[in-house]
Amino acid sequence: MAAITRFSKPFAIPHIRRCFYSSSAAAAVSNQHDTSPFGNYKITRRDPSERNVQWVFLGSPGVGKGTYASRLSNLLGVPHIATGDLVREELASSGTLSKQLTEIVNQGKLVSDEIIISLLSKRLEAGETKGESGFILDGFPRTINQAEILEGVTDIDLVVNLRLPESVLIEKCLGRRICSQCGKNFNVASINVKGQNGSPGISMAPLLPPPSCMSKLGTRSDDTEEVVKERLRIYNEKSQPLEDYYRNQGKLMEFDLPGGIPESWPKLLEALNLDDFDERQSVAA
Ligand SMILES: Nc1ncnc2c1ncn2[C@@H]1O[C@H](COP(=O)(O)OP(=O)(O)O)[C@@H](O)[C@H]1O
Repeated sequence: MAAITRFSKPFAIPHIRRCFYSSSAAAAVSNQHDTSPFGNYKITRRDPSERNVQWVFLGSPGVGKGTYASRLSNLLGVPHIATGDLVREELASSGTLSKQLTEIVNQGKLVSDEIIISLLSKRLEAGETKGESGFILDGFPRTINQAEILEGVTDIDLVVNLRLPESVLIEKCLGRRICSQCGKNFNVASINVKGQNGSPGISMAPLLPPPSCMSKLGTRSDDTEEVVKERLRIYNEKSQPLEDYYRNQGKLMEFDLPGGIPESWPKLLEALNLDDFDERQSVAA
């Protein structure tokens, strides 16, 4: 059954603040760490009442973390930081890391914690210089070790775990298309999975590009069937334990996607207690 139960924990929303999330465990960690493992970059640990939301999106490859994290980031006015995008930017550059990363990513393996934290800290530092506050992280943390490092430097208010059946994930990855000019993601897959053993069926219409993007569409080099299956295997092994890690902290919100964006987006807002943000939804689309 689709998990659309509202997240019961109160959390801080910028501008229209409902109430403040406070975690005594996180506060205890915060007092213990004066130095940051994020290289030379030190995240300033601030009271949730003085900053925007700090959320994490979990979910298997192809589930739509990027789509929904990006929409929420527009809605809430916080940056959407996807470590996969940071890795792909590095791949596209002629930097020294590029060759090493190409091999790892094209095998569906995880990049080392050292490299990923260095890319993330540079991105956070650049954002802080521009006056950014808060974030929605997508693709980080991906291991318990990364989660512990993150917890050592800042507080996470909420973790949204998006879920879809594995057969849908593979179809979605194989259907993904990216416009090389505008950078937007589309999907040519038409998903129709029948309900089984009490779980509902799922239908997702393709998300087709406008005519102006048609001739510029490409695929990610790691979206081949073999590599997608390896990414799913690694996700189940290394990232799934994060669900228990954050569940035990009372921060995990499970969300079974009921379909494509038109069905899922309003239900996600409802689950996050953001459905009265109607007037802001137009800016997120
Ligand atoms: N937190 C991370 N730790 C290690 N490697 C990462 C991390 N985030 C991204 N990567 C690397 O970048 C690739 C692409 O990431 P992403 O776009 O998030 O992929 P996915 O669609 O598999 O979730 C991953 O397969 C991995 O090699």
